[in-house]
Amino acid sequence: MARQRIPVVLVAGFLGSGKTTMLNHLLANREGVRVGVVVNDFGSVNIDALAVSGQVDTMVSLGNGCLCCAVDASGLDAMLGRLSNAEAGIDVIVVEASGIAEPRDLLRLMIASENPDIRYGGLAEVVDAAEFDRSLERHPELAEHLRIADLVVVNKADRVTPGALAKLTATVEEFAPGVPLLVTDHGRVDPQLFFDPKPRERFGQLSFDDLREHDHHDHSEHLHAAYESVTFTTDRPLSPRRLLAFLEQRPPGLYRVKGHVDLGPRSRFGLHTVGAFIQLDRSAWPAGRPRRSELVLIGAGLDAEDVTRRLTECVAEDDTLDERGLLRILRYLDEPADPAAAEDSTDPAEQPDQAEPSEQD
Ligand SMILES: Nc1nc2c(ncn2[C@@H]2O[C@H](COP(=O)(O)OP(=O)(O)OP(=O)(O)O)[C@@H](O)[C@H]2O)c(=O)[nH]1
Repeated sequence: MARQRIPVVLVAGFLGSGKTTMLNHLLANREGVRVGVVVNDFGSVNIDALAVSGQVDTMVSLGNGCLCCAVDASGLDAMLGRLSNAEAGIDVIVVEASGIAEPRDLLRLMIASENPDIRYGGLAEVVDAAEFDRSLERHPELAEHLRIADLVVVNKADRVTPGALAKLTATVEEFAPGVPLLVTDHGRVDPQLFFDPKPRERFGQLSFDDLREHDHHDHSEHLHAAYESVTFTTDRPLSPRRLLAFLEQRPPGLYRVKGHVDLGPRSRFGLHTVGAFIQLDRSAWPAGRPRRSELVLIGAGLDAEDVTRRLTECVAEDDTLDERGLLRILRYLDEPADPAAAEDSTDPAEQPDQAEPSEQD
């Protein structure tokens, strides 16, 4: 079976907005997930690398293999290659862009990467609530950064009045309509927005993380900026056309979708999306398990009822295979990292023709 691709999350934002603070928060609350960190810093490598590695060293001593590296953009692909190497055992990679890095360049580099072991995990733009107006005045490109972000984190909420915050969030929403927006302080966003916690072993020795969790558990709830998650399941197949329309005109506030979908007879696919990035992968029906679609949708400012209603409308009328519809959505099919996995598949529906469908379809 092909190895799961490792999500690469990009964290961008202007100087001092709180990227390192958020990264440290994610590292301190990663719940057993092995995080690879790339600090893509042009100016203050040492300061940032030191701040982050203080955290990382602690975790390395826990035996969880967290890595921290400082590179410039040209070294990024090589670094991602090293971190995604199976031996590194990394579950998620977080790239902190320097305060002066152009997030679009990073994004381009990431999407263009030919590394078969990684996938795009989202671009989070951190904004300093107290400096927003000044930043925008000095760097009008901030508007573009917000527009291309998959998630906007308005940080340092403690430094502004509620009125100023409301004005600021309205401005951000104007620049980046539909993009999920989290208001927080000290970068305290829930790590589950970016990566899934590791399932816990029921038996065995308590790990250092377990002990830390007991330590933190009572007060951890309010540490995290709120997000919503919606679960959708159905035993009836989904229409590939309607699902594609849902994904391409995603509900406001939707950041991430994960799960698997039944798109008709012998057509089960894993589905991952982050922002506008959609990825399907071939997936076989688990033996003895009924066909069904199961999706978890995560975002900030999501209208759960509307999301459920729109997904319910994606349910197909019957169980006939909509081949043209399937072809359309399969433009997002990801080739497996391990070509042998594709060869293993004997199901013709799992070997689809990947010709680009014509616009008239
Ligand atoms: N009051 C307040 N201070 C914060 C908050 N978040 C971060 N800071 C402080 O702001 C300063 C800058 O935070 P960093 O996390 O280093 O910011 P950065 O975006 O990584 O900075 P560069 O790497 O220079 O671009 C630090 O002194 C933080 O302690 C917050 O929510 N509220």
